[in-house]
Amino acid sequence: MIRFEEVTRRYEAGGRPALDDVTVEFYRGDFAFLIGASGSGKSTLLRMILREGLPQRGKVTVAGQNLGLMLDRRVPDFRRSIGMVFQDFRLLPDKTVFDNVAFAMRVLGAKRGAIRKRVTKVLEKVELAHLAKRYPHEISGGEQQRAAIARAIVNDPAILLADEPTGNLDPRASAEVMKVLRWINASGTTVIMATHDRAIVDHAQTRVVQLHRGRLVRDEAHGFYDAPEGSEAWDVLAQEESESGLRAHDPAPLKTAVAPALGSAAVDAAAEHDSFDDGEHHTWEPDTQDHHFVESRDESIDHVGDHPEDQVMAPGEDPSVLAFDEDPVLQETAESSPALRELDFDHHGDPHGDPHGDHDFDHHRGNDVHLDDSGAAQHEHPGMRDVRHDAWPLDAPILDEPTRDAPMSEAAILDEPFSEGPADDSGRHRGVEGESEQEPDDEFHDAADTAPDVNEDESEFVPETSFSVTWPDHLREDVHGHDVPEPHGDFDGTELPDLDQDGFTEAEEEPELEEPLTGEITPIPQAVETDLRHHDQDLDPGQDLDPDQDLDPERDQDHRTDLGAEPDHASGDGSGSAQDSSRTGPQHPEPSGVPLTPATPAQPRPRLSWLAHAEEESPQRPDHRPAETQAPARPIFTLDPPSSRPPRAPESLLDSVPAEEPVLDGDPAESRDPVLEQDLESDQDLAQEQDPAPEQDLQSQDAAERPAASESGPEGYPVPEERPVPKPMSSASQSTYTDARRTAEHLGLPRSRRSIMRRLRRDG
Ligand SMILES: Nc1ncnc2c1ncn2[C@@H]1O[C@H](COP(=O)(O)OP(=O)(O)OP(=O)(O)O)[C@@H](O)[C@H]1O
Repeated sequence: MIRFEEVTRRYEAGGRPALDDVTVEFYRGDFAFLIGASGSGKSTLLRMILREGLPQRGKVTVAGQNLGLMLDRRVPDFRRSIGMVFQDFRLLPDKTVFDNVAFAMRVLGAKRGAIRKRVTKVLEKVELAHLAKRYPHEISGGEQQRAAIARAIVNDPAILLADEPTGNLDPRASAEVMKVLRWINASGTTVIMATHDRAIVDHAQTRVVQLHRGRLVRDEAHGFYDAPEGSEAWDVLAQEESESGLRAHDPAPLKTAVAPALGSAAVDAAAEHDSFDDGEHHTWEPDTQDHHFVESRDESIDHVGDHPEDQVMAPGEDPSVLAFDEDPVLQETAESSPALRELDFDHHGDPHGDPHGDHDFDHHRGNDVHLDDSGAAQHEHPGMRDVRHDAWPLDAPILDEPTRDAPMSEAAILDEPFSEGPADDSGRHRGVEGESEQEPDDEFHDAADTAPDVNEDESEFVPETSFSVTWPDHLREDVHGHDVPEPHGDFDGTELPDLDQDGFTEAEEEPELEEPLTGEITPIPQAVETDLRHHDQDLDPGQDLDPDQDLDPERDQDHRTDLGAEPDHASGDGSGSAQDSSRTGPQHPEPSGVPLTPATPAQPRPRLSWLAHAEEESPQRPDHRPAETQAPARPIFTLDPPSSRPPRAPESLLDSVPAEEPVLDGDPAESRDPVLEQDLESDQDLAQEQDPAPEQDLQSQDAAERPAASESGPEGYPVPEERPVPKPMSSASQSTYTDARRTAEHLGLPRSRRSIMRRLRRDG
C-alpha cells in the first residue's frame, strides 16, 4: 500500500540525509510504530507519505501511485485519503470540538445534515459527544487529541498517520488515545504512528519500524520497543539511550500474559491453566538453546513496586492500558463485525489471531516462529524481509489473503468505488464479511430523501478518491473524503482547501424553529454588528468563505444573529425572535420591561470569546428602540450612577433636602425602596420639628423644580419630558455635598442625597 524504495531525502544539499536509502513497505491494515531517536527521520517519513517533499533518490509509492510523478493538482485529492494527527493536536482554537471535526467535512462541501450525523457518530466513537460544544482550551489534552483524531477520521481515511500522538499525554490519556487508534485500525484503516513511548509499543506488540539517523535499522512484525538482543538495532538503541540519558536496555519481564500458540496440546494446557482474565500472570520465556518455548511463572509480578524497574514503563505494565478483552470499543467493534465476532477474544493461546495455531512469534527475540508437526519451533527472522505483517492482533482474522497492493493505473484508481464492499481479489477493499456493495446506507438515503432542496441530495457528495476502506456497519456513513490542504507547505490538518477544486456547494438551510417565542425583538446595534464582523474576520478566515455554513445548529443561529441577521418584526412566527432572543436574552439583559425570553429557555452554551470582547468594547450600546420602550422598568428609585445624575444646588445643607420624591402613578408600594421610604418619613418629621417654614419653602421650590410628569408612560410610570436645569452649586456646597456623599458611601449608606443629609444631620 505504501512503499519506500531506496528513498533518500535531504533537506539541504550536501547535508546529512533525513532519510537515507530507506526501503520499507506498509500494508493495508497495518498498525506500525515508527521509533527512533529524535532526528532519526520519523516525521520526514510520515510527511513523505503525504507527498510533502519528494525524495532526491528512490521512489515513494502509495496505492500504486508514484508520488514523484503525481501532478500538484492531484495532491489534494490524494491527501483526502490520509488522515493525520500531531503531538500538539492542532485544533482550531476558536471552534468547538464539533466544529473542528465538522470543518474537515465542510471544506469538502458536505451537506449540513450529513455533517451533523457523521460528526456526532465519530464523536461518540471517540467518547467526546458530551464535550462537543466545548472549545479546545476547555478540554484536556487527551480529549483534544481524541478530537484531533476524530477530525482526522471523519472523512473515513484509508491511512491514518500519527506523529507522536501521545507525546503530550499522561499514561491514562495515552491509553485512551491508543484505544481509539486500535479501534480505527480494527475498522480497516492503516495506522502508522511515530512514537517514543516504550510502554505503548510494548503493550501493542505489533509492527515496529526503527530508524536511526535516517537509516532503517529494524522492521519487526511483532516487536517490542527494544530490539532483539545482539541486533544492530539493539546496539543503536543502546547507544541512543545512553547518549540521551534515557535508560539503557533493561527489558523487564513480561507482566501481562501474551501467550503464543504452542500447538493444540500446549494451547489446551494453556487454556486450562492460563487465560487472559484469570488474574494470574504468566511469562512465556524462550529456551535460548533450542528455541522451544517453556512456560515459566514470573514470580516478580507478585512484588511489583519492589524494584526500581517497576516504576518505569515495563512491557505490559501500564495499568491504564485496557486489557485486550476488556476494551469496550474493541468489543463493540467486534459486535458489529461478523469477522471480528468470529475472533475468539478469550482465545486459548494465540493473541495474534492465528486461527491455525501454527504461526507464532518469539516476543523476546522478535522472530516469527512456525511450529512444525512435532511442535518444534521453526524461527524465521523477519528483519527487512518482504513479509506479510500481521498488524494489530485484531487485524489478522480480518484478512484472508495477503493484502499487498498491486500497482494500479490512475484510471483504475479513479474508477474504484469508495467504501462499497468487501475486499476484491486484489485485497484492495478491506471489507468486512457480510457487507455487500449494494448495501444501502439507510441514514444516507434518509437524509437525502428528507432534504428540502434537490441540490441537497447528499448522494452528490462523493469525493473523488483513490482509496477504499469499508467500515463496520455502525461506522458506515455517507460521506467520504478528507481535509484538503494546500498542495505545498506543511500540512497540519487545519489548512483551508483549494477552493477552485473544492468549492462549497452546500445550499442554504434555514434553521428550524421549534419553539414559539414571546416578547419583543431588539435589533443589534450597528456598531456591535460591525464590530462582530471584524472580530469574525480576524479570528476565522474560514468563516469568510461562508459564515452561514456553521454547523452547530445553536451556534449557527447565534452566528447568523451575530453577523447581523435582521430580526423579522413583521413576521408573526417568531422566527426572528428565536435567534435574537437567544443572544440578547441571557447574554444582553435588556432594561426593557418586557422580557425577551423564549418559551423554553435556550440551553447554556459556550460563549465566543470575541463576542464577549465586542460587548466590552461597546459599553454604550445605542438604543434603537422606540422612545416609549426606553423608559426604565423601575422608576426613579432605581438610582442613576452618581456621575450621571446632575446635583441640584442647595443653598445650604437643609436647603438641599427636597420635600419628597416625585409622586408616582401606579402602586408605590411596589416601586419604592422600603428603606428609603422609612428615611423619607423620619426625615420629614425631623425637618418639621426643627424648622417647618423652610420645609414649606422647599416644597414649593421643589415642586417648581420637579419635572412635570407627562402622561403616563409604559407600565403607568411617568416619563419626564426633560430634565430640570440644575442650579449652579457654590464650590463650598459642592465640596460639602461631595464629602457627605463619599462619607455615606464609605459607611455603606444609601446613596440618596436626602438620606445622606438626614443621617449627617442626625449623627452630627
Ligand atoms: N524542514 C526541515 N528543514 C531542514 N531540516 C529538517 C527539516 N525537517 C527535519 N529536518 C532534519 O531532518 C532530520 C530528521 O528530522 P525528523 O523531524 O524527521 O526527525 P524525527 O525522528 O521525526 O524527530 P523527532 O522525534 O524529534 O520528531 C533532522 O536532522 C532534522 O533536523
